[in-house]
Amino acid sequence: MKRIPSKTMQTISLADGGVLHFDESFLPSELADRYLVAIRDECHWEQKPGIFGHRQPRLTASYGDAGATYRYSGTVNVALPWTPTLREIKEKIEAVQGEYNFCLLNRYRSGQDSMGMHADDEPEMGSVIGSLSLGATRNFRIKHNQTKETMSFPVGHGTLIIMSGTMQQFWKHEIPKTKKPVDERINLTYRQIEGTAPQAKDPVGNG
Ligand SMILES: O=C(O)CCC(=O)C(=O)O
Ligand SMILES: [Fe+2]
Repeated sequence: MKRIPSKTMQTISLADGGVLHFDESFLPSELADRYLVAIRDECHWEQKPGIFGHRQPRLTASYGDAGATYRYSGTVNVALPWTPTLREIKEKIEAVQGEYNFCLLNRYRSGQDSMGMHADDEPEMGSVIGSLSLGATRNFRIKHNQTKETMSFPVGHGTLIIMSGTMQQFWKHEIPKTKKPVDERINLTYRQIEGTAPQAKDPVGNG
């Protein structure tokens, strides 16, 4: 696939082989506006169960190739078929790096919505994750597992982050809550999930 180098992309080499690409203005703002409205209005949003009987402090949606399923933190996320908008964005990110068969969307309704420190290190998860932000600016914070070195990136309307290399093995990331009054933010994480292609139909019906 043809790779289009970007003028505004920063590439940050992290300790222990993680690589983070950061392009604060990957999308022009009019295009980001169009995507935000389309995704907000067209996607199937739900609030899934989280830990300790609480619900996740955000809304989520899952799209991807037929049969792609992403399991994490006790949730099962079966992909709905790509929408034209999500496919268009996928191709733009793939032109920078990666190939993706799944997109997990997170919708942070206010500063009280968040995502706790975690790594996307499930065995079936590809090492390249493309993450596009739309709407309000929030902080994307990363922390090294051992040294606790921390870095913070403002992720705003049209910002692209690509996580790659060994980042998921050695670093965690989060979107902390904020007391500042902030509008809604939608984030799309494009991923490659192995082994979730549709299974051949089981003729005996045991599967
Ligand atoms: O909202 C974000 O920028 C982060 C989302 C994330 O880390 C995830 O979906 O695993
Ligand atoms: Fe993540």
